[in-house]
Amino acid sequence: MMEIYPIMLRLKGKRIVVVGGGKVAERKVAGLLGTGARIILICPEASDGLKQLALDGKIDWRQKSFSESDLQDAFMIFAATNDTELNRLVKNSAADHQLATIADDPNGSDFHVPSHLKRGRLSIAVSTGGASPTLARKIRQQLELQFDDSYESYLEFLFETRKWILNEVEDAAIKRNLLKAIVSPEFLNSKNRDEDFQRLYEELK
Ligand SMILES: C[C@@]1(CC(=O)O)C2=NC(=C\c3[nH]c(c(CCC(=O)O)c3CC(=O)O)Cc3[nH]c(c(CC(=O)O)c3CCC(=O)O)/C=C3\N/C(=C\2)[C@@H](CCC(=O)O)[C@]3(C)CC(=O)O)/[C@H]1CCC(=O)O
Ligand SMILES: NC(=O)c1ccc[n+]([C@@H]2O[C@H](COP(=O)([O-])OP(=O)(O)OC[C@H]3O[C@@H](n4cnc5c(N)ncnc54)[C@H](O)[C@@H]3O)[C@@H](O)[C@H]2O)c1
Repeated sequence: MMEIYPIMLRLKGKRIVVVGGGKVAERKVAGLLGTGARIILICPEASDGLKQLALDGKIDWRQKSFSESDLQDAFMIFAATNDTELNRLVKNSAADHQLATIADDPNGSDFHVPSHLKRGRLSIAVSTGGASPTLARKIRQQLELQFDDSYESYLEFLFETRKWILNEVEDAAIKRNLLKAIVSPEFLNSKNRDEDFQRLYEELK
């Protein structure tokens, strides 16, 4: 089996075509909404949730059956109809440089959508390579307990503090020690991270 390559994509302004308007398409669209991508939905019938998104102007619904020209200028393509042959046709109509996924054919897809847990800047994606989406979901739920809501503010603290350390601390050893210290459980659990950091900095500098 060829390895799959994991990346995080910035999709702002990219054209994404979703073919099919059922439960699966709705879940994939839900995952794309916050990205700033331009989402184009191709299907004769859409779920209530997708219809509402179209009414709200969040997605562009073309109420029609799929045709090859729908894929023009698409960066990413989701073939998510309930017709296996049609899903395959969608994938085969895509150019080599367009990333296409088929809802009912993991092996024939350019990419899979992982199960995803987000805590502010922290993102954890779980993939089973199509072996068991249910296991991916279960592992995501277990990770949600370990990486609870406190990680959101913790990640902001790390982001700001790391920036400060990189700009302000010249000594390489102190820099390294500080970068290591701020990922300790003491800082995760601290009630006042900035104060604790200032204290640590005074001790180490
Ligand atoms: C992770 C998640 C992300 C998302 O969709 O957002 C996701 N599926 C989720 C749920 C889920 N999907 C299915 C069930 C019913 C139970 C079951 O069948 O197990 C459940 C459970 C549920 O609904 O809880 C059925 C199913 N899924 C695929 C097939 C086709 C096949 O296997 O051939 C069939 C059979 C259809 C049929 O014929 O009946 C295929 C894919 N599903 C993937 C992703 C990709 C591989 C991910 C991986 O393994 O790493 C891949 C390959 C392609 C893709 O879609 O990208 C999301 C959980 C999100 C979360 O809750 O965290
Ligand atoms: N990847 C996943 O996570 C996952 C999960 C469950 C099921 N599936 C598979 O995904 C597929 C879709 O499942 P669903 O539950 O969303 O189905 P669904 O029956 O709810 O929806 C099917 C959609 O396909 C549209 N469609 C049918 N013919 C079309 C055409 N010619 N052009 C454009 N759109 C067309 C219909 O209008 C409808 O909106 C199934 O094949 C199922 O096996 C995948």
